[in-house]
Amino acid sequence: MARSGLNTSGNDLTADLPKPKVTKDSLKHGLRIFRYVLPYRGKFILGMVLLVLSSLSTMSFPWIAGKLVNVATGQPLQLPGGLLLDINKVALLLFAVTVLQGLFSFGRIWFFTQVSEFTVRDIRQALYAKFVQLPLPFFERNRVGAITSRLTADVGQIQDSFSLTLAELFRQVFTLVGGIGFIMVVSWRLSLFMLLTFPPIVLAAGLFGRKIRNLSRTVQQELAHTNTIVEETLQAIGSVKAFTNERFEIGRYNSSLGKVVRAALQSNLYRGAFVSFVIIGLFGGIILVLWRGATLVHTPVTDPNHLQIGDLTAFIIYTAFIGASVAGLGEIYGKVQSTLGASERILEILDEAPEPSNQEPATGIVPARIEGNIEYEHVAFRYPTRPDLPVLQDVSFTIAAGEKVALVGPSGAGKSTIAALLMQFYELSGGQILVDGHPLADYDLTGLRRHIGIVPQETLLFGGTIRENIAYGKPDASEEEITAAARQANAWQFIANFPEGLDTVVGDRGVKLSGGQRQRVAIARAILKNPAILILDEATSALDSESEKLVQSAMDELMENRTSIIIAHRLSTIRKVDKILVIDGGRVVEQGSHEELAEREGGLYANLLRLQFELS
Ligand SMILES: Nc1ncnc2c1ncn2[C@@H]1O[C@H](COP(=O)(O)OP(=O)(O)OP(=O)(O)O)[C@@H](O)[C@H]1O
Repeated sequence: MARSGLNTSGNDLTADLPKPKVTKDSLKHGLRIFRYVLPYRGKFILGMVLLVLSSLSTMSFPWIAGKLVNVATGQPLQLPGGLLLDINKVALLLFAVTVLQGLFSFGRIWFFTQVSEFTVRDIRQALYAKFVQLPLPFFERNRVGAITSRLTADVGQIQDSFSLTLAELFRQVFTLVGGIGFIMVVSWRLSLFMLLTFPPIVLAAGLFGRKIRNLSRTVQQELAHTNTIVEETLQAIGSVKAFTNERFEIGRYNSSLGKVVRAALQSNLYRGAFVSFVIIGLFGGIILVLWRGATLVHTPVTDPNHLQIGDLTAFIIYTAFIGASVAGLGEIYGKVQSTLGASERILEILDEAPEPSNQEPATGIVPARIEGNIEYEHVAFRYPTRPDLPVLQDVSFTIAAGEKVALVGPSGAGKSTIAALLMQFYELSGGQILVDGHPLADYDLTGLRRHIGIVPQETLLFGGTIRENIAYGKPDASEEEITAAARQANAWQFIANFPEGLDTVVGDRGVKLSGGQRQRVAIARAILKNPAILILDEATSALDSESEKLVQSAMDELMENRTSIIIAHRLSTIRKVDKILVIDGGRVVEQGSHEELAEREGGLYANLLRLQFELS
């Protein structure tokens, strides 16, 4: 059976996580995510204005505080208009600025939060819409865990950026530049002295920061890996139990967790060292500046180098601000880098070419009705994930409208693949397929798929109710239509026996129903869809004979009046079909009715028949 499903194992999850440096190029790429902010630019600009105002009020705080000290030491504060402010007035001014800052910060958070929530919702919507429209090979190349982490981890990273990192980045840069400007005005001599002590700290912090970034990325990747293990295991919990591999899975998870802890501890060791380095460097710097400042305050008032005590106070607070913003910038750089990585990964998916499904206007013929004539002409095919293996070669056959045709042959012969190609899940490598005389490419993809129904080998239902699952074949179906479909599919009996009837919840992927019940729900769904062409992938898993009879008669009912392709695994069920195509090694090796093929001496079908007869 074609593994046309999700790739839940295989290549390492971490392998597809690019680690971009903050370069002009990566910025240009990553910042394209901002197009999702555009619809909310009004709120964004308001947030920015409030951010500037709150940063300005923060920056004016040390200045006014310094003036307060100056007034206390007998230096009155004279405003440009000539107004003299005493201690009480300056303190009031300081309080007013603080209140304003509080209000500005509130507004900034409120607006930025809105922008980030709306933007992130839009990105998630776009990503999900893209996911469901991407062609199947995409899901064979990528693991489900990696795909879902685009929606969760990466989008979360972007959300952090819009709500916090961006504001932080701006605030820190503003504080740094503004702070340096202010201290230059207060005392350029002391400023130069102070700035000389900073570059070594900045340099060392930068180096430290880089190391920490690498380590925290490793932690993230290890964590994603553990999540993938959980997802994979829980998705296949039945197999885990059947193979009694619980301990193995616990061991696998534990060893992965161990790696997370090791990586996290190492990362935090560096983070701790970084913090203590910054503290020592920062306070060391402040002590130096304090010492130098104190000597300047100590000079006589007439000395041109003399510094007022209040100005020294302001200077020291600014210095602390500057130091903190330098330290903060190191961390923010890491966040910007993660954001760029996340945004690049998200954009990469958004840039993937989707299937041309649900196109408006339609991209080809949108048939109102289909007869159901099918022709395969020299079809050749290789799976995109395994391009060196020719799966089908020169496959040619015709199916007339309303005919029932069975595909039989050894496992791996290519039966499911032949059916998948009719659904246009993959592009052909050669030849063409015609429906009612038109090549598939001439049709609008959704327009044609609407007329083809599939009952897959293993039915995975959606987690809702039986009603929702049946109505999946026709979302606007009435209650009567749903009930009628369930009856035709021999499903009504068991549904009516459930206390909640059609509203019975089937559990994740339908686990609360038996295999035979799930299949009958799938058949009811296909009956509702009422397709002109039907593909039936017969279940390989044996049902008990009672259940099999019910499923079989439901299938017979479903096949009435449509072109049907049955991928048969048991020859006993296909005696009544109009034609049997025997597939081997990706080719049609025999075709004819059951009687013709059964009598062909040395033929593959006759052999398979004998084999099955002997087995039974
Ligand atoms: N998604 C896929 N990607 C790559 N190769 C695939 C994929 N699906 C199937 N194949 C390969 O294509 C070949 C044909 O597979 P296919 O599922 O069509 O066989 P089948 O006749 O339906 O087998 P079965 O009776 O076991 O269901 C096999 O060699 C298989 O390994």
